[in-house]
Amino acid sequence: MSDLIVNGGKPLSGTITPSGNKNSALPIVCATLLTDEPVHLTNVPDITDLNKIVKFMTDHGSKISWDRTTGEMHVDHSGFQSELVSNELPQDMRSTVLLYPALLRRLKKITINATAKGCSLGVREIDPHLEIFSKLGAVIDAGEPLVIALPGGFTGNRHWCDYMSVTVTENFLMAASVAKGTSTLINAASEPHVQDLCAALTAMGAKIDGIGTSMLRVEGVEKLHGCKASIATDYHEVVTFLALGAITGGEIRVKNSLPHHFDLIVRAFAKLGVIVEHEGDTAIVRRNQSLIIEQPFTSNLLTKIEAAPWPYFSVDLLPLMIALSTRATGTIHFWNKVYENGFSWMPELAKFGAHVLVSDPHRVNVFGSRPLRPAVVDAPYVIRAAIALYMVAASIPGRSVVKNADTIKRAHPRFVENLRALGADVEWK
Ligand SMILES: CC(=O)N[C@H]1[C@@H](OP(=O)(O)OP(=O)(O)OC[C@H]2O[C@@H](n3ccc(=O)[nH]c3=O)[C@H](O)[C@@H]2O)O[C@H](CO)[C@@H](O)[C@@H]1O
Ligand SMILES: C=C(OP(=O)(O)O)C(=O)O
Repeated sequence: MSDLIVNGGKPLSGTITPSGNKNSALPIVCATLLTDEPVHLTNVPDITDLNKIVKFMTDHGSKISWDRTTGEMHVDHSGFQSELVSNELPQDMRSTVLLYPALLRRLKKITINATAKGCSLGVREIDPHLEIFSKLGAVIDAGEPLVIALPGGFTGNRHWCDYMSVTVTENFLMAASVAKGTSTLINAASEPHVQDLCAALTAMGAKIDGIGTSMLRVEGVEKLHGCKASIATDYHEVVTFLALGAITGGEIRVKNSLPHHFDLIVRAFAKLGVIVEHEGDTAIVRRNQSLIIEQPFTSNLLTKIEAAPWPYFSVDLLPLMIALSTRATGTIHFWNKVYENGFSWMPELAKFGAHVLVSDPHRVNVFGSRPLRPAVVDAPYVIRAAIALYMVAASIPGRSVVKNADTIKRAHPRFVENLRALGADVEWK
């Protein structure tokens, strides 16, 4: 594991072009395994999660050429083997679950030894995935190991999810696209990355209605074909750099910033006193923002940022807002409606001197603007928490260490190089 060594207190300023979104790239690369025809992808981020998926595919006969500098990837699965070398699928990443639909279609049976764990934000259950597969024709043997069989191919069906799950919706889309007949998913997730997968599948010949809504209708086709697709900008990275400008008092401009997805995100920044402007598709945070927590019109209420499945404010962005709030004057309430372990890193934040009251597993209050001091903190296996701890360290003059921060490499290519280009004093050790 590597640590981030931070000499904080320097304003970060400059212009940044964000990379492709991990949560778009992973399902799209997994979806390419649904066809034997070549697929050409652009803006593919050079991240460790994707390296693991690509290694798994090439170990099993796929030909993948990936120029990690330009982000161009050419994929050809025509040589993918009809048996797995072992039952070991890529580990320590949630997206391993996104391989199941294409593997089931190709191999008719998969054996799973370990569940698909990602960031340690909660249990990361796979039951809703099994429900989807079973509705679409799979037979589940829920022993140890878990065996999923698909003797007759996917068959269309209707399913109403317990909750709006991103990867469950993505697995439904992949399986239903090649199922016999029509499938409907109600209470579907609609995150930007789910929409990106829909666009890529459509380019491969899938017939999907209701993209961006909570009800998806998919008319199965016999075969998907090759295509060209681009991975969309990582909106998490856009928010990360804007928040870094705000917390360090610098001026940051982020290109290709997807303003059409940002209304509520801009609103969340405003609650912390940060004005995000747009010039075309460049997002800007000007220098020396007044970090003052907005007061609600209703008396005796706390300003709050609540996170839930899209189009709510994203749970993955919550840690960045929490970091920012430690530097803002006033008190604010954060509510993570999704994960039961999303605030495990609050004691680390306290090591900097931040004052955070954890009310219950889903809710915290931050009493901002407490005097902060440099510290040595331990990052949990949660990408955005590691970044949030870095953000606070970057705002405090002096030397801090964010230990075990390399989970950041799961989602953000050249993170430290980008920070240095903005004037940060930071290195991996
Ligand atoms: C690879 C990928 O795309 N990962 C994202 C995906 O993970 P992932 O698809 O694993 O997340 P889910 O949407 O399934 O939600 C995770 C967990 O939250 C709980 N839950 C979720 C929604 C809800 O309304 N109620 C509820 O209880 C469930 O226990 C579930 O297991 O979506 C998460 C939620 O946006 C993000 O944090 C992850 O970055
Ligand atoms: C929680 C995340 O990822 P994963 O679902 O892959 O663990 C994330 O990207 O913030």
